[in-house]
Amino acid sequence: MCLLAVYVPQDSGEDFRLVGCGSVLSGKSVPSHGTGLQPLCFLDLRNRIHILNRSVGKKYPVTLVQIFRHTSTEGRMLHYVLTALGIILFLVVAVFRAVFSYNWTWLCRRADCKKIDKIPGPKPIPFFGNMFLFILPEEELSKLFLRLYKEYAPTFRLWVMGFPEVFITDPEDVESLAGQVTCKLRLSAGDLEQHQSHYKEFRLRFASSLAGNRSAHQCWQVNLLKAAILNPLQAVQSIGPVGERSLGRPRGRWDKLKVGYNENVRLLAGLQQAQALMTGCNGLRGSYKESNKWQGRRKFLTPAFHFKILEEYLKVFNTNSQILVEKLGAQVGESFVDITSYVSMCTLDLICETAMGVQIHSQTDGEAEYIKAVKRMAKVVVKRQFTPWLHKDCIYYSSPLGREELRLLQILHGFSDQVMSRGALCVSGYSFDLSKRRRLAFLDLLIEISEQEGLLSGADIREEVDTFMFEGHDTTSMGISWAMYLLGSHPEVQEKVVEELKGIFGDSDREATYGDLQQMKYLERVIKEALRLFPSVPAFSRCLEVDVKIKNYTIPAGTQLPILPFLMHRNPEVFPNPEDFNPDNFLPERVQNRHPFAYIPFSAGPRNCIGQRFAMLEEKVVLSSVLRRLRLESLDKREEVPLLLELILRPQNGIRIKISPR
Ligand code: HEM
Repeated sequence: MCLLAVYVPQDSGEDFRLVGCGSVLSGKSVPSHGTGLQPLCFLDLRNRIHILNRSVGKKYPVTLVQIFRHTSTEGRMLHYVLTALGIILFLVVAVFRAVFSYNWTWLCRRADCKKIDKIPGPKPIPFFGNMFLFILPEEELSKLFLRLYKEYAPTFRLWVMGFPEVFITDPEDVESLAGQVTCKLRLSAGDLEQHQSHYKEFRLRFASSLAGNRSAHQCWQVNLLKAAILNPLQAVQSIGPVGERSLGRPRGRWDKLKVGYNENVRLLAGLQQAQALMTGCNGLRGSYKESNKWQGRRKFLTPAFHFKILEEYLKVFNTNSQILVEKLGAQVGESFVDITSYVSMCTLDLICETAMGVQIHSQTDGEAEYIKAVKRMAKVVVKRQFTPWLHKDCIYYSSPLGREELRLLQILHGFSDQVMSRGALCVSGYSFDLSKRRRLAFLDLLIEISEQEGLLSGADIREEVDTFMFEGHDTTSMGISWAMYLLGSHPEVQEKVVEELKGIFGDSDREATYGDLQQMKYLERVIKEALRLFPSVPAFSRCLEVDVKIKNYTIPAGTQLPILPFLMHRNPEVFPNPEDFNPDNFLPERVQNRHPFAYIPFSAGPRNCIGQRFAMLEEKVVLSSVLRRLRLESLDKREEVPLLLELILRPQNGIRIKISPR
């Protein structure tokens, strides 16, 4: 922070007013000029400036406002000059920001703009579009989307700085974009004739930032900046969220930014290719240039989620759940715990051991730096998306935020490197024959593939490791935390779950087996209902490469189509009283008549979540272990838990739960 002059409030009780001029830097002394007063030490502590009078060793917290309110005449003059300079600077930055973040290409596409404008949505203002809707506190974003959804569903559009966004929420339409065969058909006869259907999928999640992939990044811009999304996505994180991840230095990677994939694949070349096209260009980790690369990798990674392997993981699930139970049990008598931090450490330990074959003991050894870095990274990514002048790399990486991202990347990459090197030691001598029923860590599989077929380089493996570390711990961590919150707010549902567990386990304290988990039908409905109200991945996105008809609208190529399970799961026609927590929404007879794309916490179609069975088993083991021993009581009502629509849907201030023994 830089300040030209600092005045101490006169009512501070000390004998000085103007105390110094110069730069105020964290912890550095600044000489005073022209005041004849002693130099002071200025400590910039984020929001407040502390002025330390060395002679008396006393610290005065002073805000800038206070500083100028108590100034002398020359101080007031200085104040006016600074204010004028500030306004000029603001205008320059605003223009700069507008020019750099504006998507000029659509200006030349008047006909396409008209097509977009036929879709209902809030009235855009020239140049800025609907951008000002998104100038709001971060916790208000989810409410804004709910308002837009109520007003304009099923299809609505937004313009943000020249980017069109068309939100589709009708399951039929979502199926046509994220689904498989129907999607092919829905590309319309004209597209089929041309044999050139080009769909791109941008994964809006955390890794998009990890990788520095331009397409993913643009996706974020489009989706998050415009607020829509997330990150996602992950950005629609994804914000955010998932995305392009080549885990090298972000700066040098712009060439790879192109979320590429096979641009000219023809539909008639076969269903497989068509599927890959429809579902996007990013692979499991997001940086594949060609859809068939994603397809190949998905194919050989799928065995890692074979049910026999998942069964092997049960021991790890149980052991780590028991540690969580003990940790939470130690909090009995405390007024509350923030459940999210306990659960995150548990799921991180779980994913490291199951997928990577290494134990990191974050539950017993304290919150891993990695988790803090993951959380902070999600914020950094979103902040960048909402700060258009930071979209250009050259500016971003010289800003404090960009430097912070690089620092966080070092932590994240350092962690996965560590996991990989330890994991590599563990894997030697493993067999990959399923019939031998040996524990098959995901990393083992990657190493095997790279050794046998030379398909994966070291960097490829790290990308996959990072993807799974992130996908596999933060998503389930929030899934479990939200389920605990809802159970703690609905004691009658919690008791029903406990009854079910008593029916399975009786008084025994044995560990859950695969068979036990299959019997936990009611708990499964609870988990699904929790993911309905609070989908861990609240949004993802598709980008059209050809014009497509949706409803009565023609949506031109190049348009982003964010898909928000967070909104779709609140469709009153599909889920009556959508805000109510009602596990019976997932009774078999209700599910039977529901459109398969009406409930999509794990996405749907060929690019759906590869880890969904893993996630479901993990959630069941953790929740059943906790509920068998402890009673949960949520202290906050729904309206008191502000939501952050980031890569992952999180509570802004954690989740307060009171723990008591059963
Ligand atoms: C409650 C838990 C989870 C939820 C809600 C969830 C949700 C999702 C969603 C919505 C997608 C698609 C995103 C998009 O289209 O951009 C996805 C993809 C993915 N998920 Fe999950 N996930 C969960 C747990 C997991 C776990 C435990 C793993 C790994 C162990 C995992 C690994 C992946 C991978 C690798 C992909 C990319 C798949 C591909 O592109 O083919 N997920 N997940």
